[in-house]
Amino acid sequence: MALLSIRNLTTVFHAEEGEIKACDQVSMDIPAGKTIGLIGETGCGKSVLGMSILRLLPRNAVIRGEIYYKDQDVLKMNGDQLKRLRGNEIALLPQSPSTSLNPVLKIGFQIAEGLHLHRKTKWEQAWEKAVEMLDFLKLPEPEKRVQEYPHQLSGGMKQRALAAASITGNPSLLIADEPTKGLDAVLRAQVVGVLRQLARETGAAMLLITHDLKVAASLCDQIAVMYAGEILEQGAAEQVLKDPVHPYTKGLLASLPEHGLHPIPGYSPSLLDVPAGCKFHQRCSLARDLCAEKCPPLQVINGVQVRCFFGDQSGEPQQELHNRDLQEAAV
Ligand SMILES: Nc1ncnc2c1ncn2[C@@H]1O[C@H](COP(=O)(O)OP(=O)(O)OP(=O)(O)O)[C@@H](O)[C@H]1O
Ligand code: NI
Repeated sequence: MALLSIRNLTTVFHAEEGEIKACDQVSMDIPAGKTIGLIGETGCGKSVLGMSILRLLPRNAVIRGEIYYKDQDVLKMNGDQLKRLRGNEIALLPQSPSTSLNPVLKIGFQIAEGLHLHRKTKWEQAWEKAVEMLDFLKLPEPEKRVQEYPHQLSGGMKQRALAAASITGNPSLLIADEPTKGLDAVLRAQVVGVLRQLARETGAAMLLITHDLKVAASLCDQIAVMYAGEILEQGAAEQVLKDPVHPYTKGLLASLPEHGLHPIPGYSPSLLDVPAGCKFHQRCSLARDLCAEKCPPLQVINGVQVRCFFGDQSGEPQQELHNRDLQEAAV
């Protein structure tokens, strides 16, 4: 059994404009210690999926389906269980150090606080642990840094401090939502280094939400590609990023500068009014009548799970994947 198993997760926002289906029947497994990259265009539901796992969504959101963490359904947890889950089991790595670190509190305090609150560690020991964690994350002069305030640290140092603060509870799963967004190349490389170290040396699994396919390629064991709330393709990172099956994944890769910057024609559909059939059919060069009528089931093609009738290009619609096969093939 995977560390985290998501089954048929659907997250709907009840908004003034109508019902926004941000996640639609998402199933995904995150094995212990593995890094899964979640990629897809802006607004496709990546962050909502991440926040659904932690149940950190506004009141107008309704989550259906199952999210098993170590065999316990997160969607059935009570307040205390959720608190424990967020404090000790699943950590959210915040995006931006400038907004996530408190400018008026010492770095050491901000790291020690989590230990003191969640683990009931005495302050003195929590401070020592903070120094250890900064040292572990290769921050130079950790004893000095814990006494400093965020503005005294460089961007890369702040990233490390933030990473240290998020793993104080010794989590088994990290959720990192666009940790490299808006960073210059140098800082991006540093953050990638910190993430790699977190994953390798803490042994924690990671759900890495990113637009940056290069970052995904360098860190992830597996990749899930999301489009209009659905996972369209998921499997081994090598396979999905080098030899994808789904026309959407192919389009995403072709739109990269190194592949000639060929954008996918058209736009993602509004989540208020998604098209019938395959959600990608209006933008897909392989689409036929069937694609506008029926939603393709998940099936295994070339060892990856794909939601496409014609992804193998043989011209014959594929057989539906049985539930048992899905579990065996599950990423
Ligand atoms: N509180 C909310 N109320 C209503 N709709 C919401 C709410 N939060 C998110 N949404 C909608 O859910 C959809 C998915 O948003 P989400 O933030 O998950 O996208 P994303 O894939 O993370 O995009 P990006 O790459 O830009 O971060 C969007 O259409 C968004 O407008
Ligand atoms: Ni997002």
